[in-house]
Amino acid sequence: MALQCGIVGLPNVGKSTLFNALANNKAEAANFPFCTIEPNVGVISVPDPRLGELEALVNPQRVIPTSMEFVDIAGLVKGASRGEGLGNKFLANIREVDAIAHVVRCFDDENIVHVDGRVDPMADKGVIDAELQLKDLESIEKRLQRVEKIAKSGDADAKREVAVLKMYTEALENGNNARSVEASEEDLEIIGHLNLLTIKPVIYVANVDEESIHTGNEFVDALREGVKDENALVITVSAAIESQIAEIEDKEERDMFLEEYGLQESGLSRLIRAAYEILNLITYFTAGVQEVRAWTIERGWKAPQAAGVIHTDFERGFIKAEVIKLGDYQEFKTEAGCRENGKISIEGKEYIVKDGDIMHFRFNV
Ligand SMILES: Nc1ncnc2c1ncn2[C@@H]1O[C@H](COP(=O)(O)OP(=O)(O)OP(=O)(O)O)[C@@H](O)[C@H]1O
Ligand SMILES: [Mg+2]
Repeated sequence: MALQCGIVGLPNVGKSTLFNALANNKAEAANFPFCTIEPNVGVISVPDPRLGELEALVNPQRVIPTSMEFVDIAGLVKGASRGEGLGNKFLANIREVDAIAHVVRCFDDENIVHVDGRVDPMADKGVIDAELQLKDLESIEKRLQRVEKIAKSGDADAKREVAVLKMYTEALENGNNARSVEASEEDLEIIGHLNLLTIKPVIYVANVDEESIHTGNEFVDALREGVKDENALVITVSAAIESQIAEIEDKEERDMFLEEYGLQESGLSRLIRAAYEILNLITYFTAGVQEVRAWTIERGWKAPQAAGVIHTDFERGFIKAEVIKLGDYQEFKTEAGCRENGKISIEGKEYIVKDGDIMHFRFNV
């Protein structure tokens, strides 16, 4: 299940620079395979230091990280919802992604043209939001026309849906994104069928200049303040610097470069992990001499469903799971050591897999 994160924003704000940096990402060469599906879709490994720790303990033949896809989406202009620019295609591309990385220009540079001739992150974000909101209103309106008819005949479900659709219409008409609506689980299920654009989880990527990587700047502050009610992450990254880092082949050289900028890890790693987080994803591991591997599941999944990510047979024939915590593995060094010390727990079908669990599934088909 390769989840996709779409890179969205106004033209010329640094989307492709960021995407290319992701695509080129050489950080930990082996752990960061990248392959191109289409010119603008990249499969990118999710960096996870725990994989390296497990590798050191198990010494396997290979290590396989889990991955996600990033999509470089064309820049959006005002009027996109009416088909201006690449409007319709752009919006269709966003419809397909699971999450959005919204790049906002937070750097001053006379040489880089801003489509509206000024740097103003909240205004930029507003342009994009407005287009997406108009499209969402259109989707809701279409649905409403159908459901209202059914509701008139007294159908309770339809009435319920009409109420939910109207709640979202009101929010969108007031310039809010659907994700900011305080909705119940039930509301979310109803609205979920429409796959609205502004309900998708978002990370705001504040694209800053070199000087502002650590300190941020007034633009980043304005952005943070402006989105604080949206339940969204803001990440400060310099796409320009990231693309330079990503071009360095040699790991030592790259680490030196990072150090020079006072960075512990590349902004890309933070971005990738943030995308993982907003999608409510967690990782479990399998560890054997052949392979140490990370697997992606959703938070809250039970053991059989988690096993199904490896193979559907694992889910169908699930008997039990043996679970080791990474900390225990580190303390007792081997699986046998964990067993001797009672650190392998046997879990059944109802076990909810936790982030970082090392799993061994028993199944029968
Ligand atoms: N943090 C930054 N500081 C300075 N310049 C930057 C930064 N990030 C990107 N740029 C520059 O901004 C310009 C536009 O970048 P890029 O092509 O990535 O934009 P884009 O959002 O993909 O545009 P489009 O929508 O037209 O595809 C490039 O010249 C790039 O080098
Ligand atoms: Mg581009």
